[in-house]
Amino acid sequence: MDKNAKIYIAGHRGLVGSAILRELQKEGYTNFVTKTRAELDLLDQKAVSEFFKQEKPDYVFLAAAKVGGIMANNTYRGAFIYENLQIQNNIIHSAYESGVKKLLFLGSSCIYPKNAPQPLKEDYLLSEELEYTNEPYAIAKIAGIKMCESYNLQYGTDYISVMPTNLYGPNDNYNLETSHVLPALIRKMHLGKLLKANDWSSIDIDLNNRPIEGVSGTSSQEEKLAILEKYGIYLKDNSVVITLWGSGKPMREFLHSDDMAAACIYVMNNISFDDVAEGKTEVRNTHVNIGCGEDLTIKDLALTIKEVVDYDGELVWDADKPDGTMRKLMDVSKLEKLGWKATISLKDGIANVYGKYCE
Ligand SMILES: NC(=O)C1=CN([C@@H]2O[C@H](COP(=O)(O)OP(=O)(O)OC[C@H]3O[C@@H](n4cnc5c(N)ncnc54)[C@H](OP(=O)(O)O)[C@@H]3O)[C@@H](O)[C@H]2O)C=CC1
Ligand SMILES: C[C@H]1O[C@H](OP(=O)(O)OP(=O)(O)OC[C@H]2O[C@@H](n3cnc4c(=O)[nH]c(N)nc43)[C@H](O)[C@@H]2O)[C@@H](O)[C@@H](O)C1=O
Repeated sequence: MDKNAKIYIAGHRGLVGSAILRELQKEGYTNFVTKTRAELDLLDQKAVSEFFKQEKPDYVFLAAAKVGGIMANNTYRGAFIYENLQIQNNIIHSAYESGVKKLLFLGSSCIYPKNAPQPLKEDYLLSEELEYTNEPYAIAKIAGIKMCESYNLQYGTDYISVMPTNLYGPNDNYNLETSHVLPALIRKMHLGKLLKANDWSSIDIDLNNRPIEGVSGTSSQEEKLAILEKYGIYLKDNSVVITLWGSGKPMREFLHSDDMAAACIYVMNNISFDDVAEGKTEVRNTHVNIGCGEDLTIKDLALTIKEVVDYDGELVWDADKPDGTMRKLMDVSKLEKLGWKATISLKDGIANVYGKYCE
């Protein structure tokens, strides 16, 4: 990409989109097109098509999607399949119609079968059955990969699909019902710390009956305790207990969004469809995994966050909540061979986001 190329980042206010925008600005790119959801609803096919005809971006980072943790995926199954298919169909097809030079589509590690061998190689796509909790989301993402591949093969476009592992960073979703595990655990332990310190004035309740922190509280202590308890944070014999979901045994791999953004820009600048598809008689699985190549149990993640947040209460596990896939470690050898490697350690990354969270 030239430094003055016109770049559209779909989802520029989200976790990944905002990191891509920050990194591009840092690297000296200047010509961005960004639209909030209120300005352009990506579910609206006609509006998206007109936007592309008008703006004619050179490059597109497709980081807009319906995203959430295990419970959100499992609960809002219809919204996850509809919105993701619709957003990606609208953007990929409009990009083709308006002659976009290159597009990067963001998928997810959940596209791989739930019992696939570890680490997950790109070639395991469509080899077996998916994890049920996020099947609608995964099917939409698989459709996106195949749409990019099919447009490349039929129309000669250069659309690359990248499959990130679980991500975290600034601008993450901290809603305790819909978030991913890492931000949820930071928030739960921060609230637990405030509760232990009897810092009632820093805990309040929002209009949707959810705990909020860092504001001067107006609700009564009883109301605050009842809401915290609803989210599994409570007092027992004067010590704080926090409830986490599932068994704590599943393993996950985490990548900081700054690393993710750097990888996306690297792929956009250095890798084309021909590089990933090259040499294959049957052109399939032309997507690229993005991760750090290391995972840990959810229990060990919880202990790491406990240490960073400095929460000294108890942790208990709610077996009624789903574990999801037991393991999804990415095989990142394809990306490493193509020249990119993650740099931010999990402990440093968590310390970085907890610092920002406290701000
Ligand atoms: N977070 C993770 O752990 C992982 C994410 N991914 C993938 O990475 C990509 C980015 O995810 P992430 O940054 O975490 O997600 P976020 O939810 O943080 O950001 C998504 C962005 O998409 C925008 N958006 C959603 N629907 C619409 C719409 N109808 N019209 C306009 N804008 C819309 C949101 O806008 P608004 O701000 O208005 O809501 C938001 O800015 C996604 O494709 C996701 O599937 C893959 C693996 C892991
Ligand atoms: C990125 C990825 O994200 C999702 O898959 P997931 O990795 O299973 O999601 P998660 O981050 O929500 O949970 C990871 C693990 O952590 C456990 N867990 C413990 N306690 C809490 C907790 O308090 N909140 C949450 N959310 N999880 C918790 C939880 O039970 C599970 O075992 C999919 O959307 C999928 O589509 C996708 O792409």
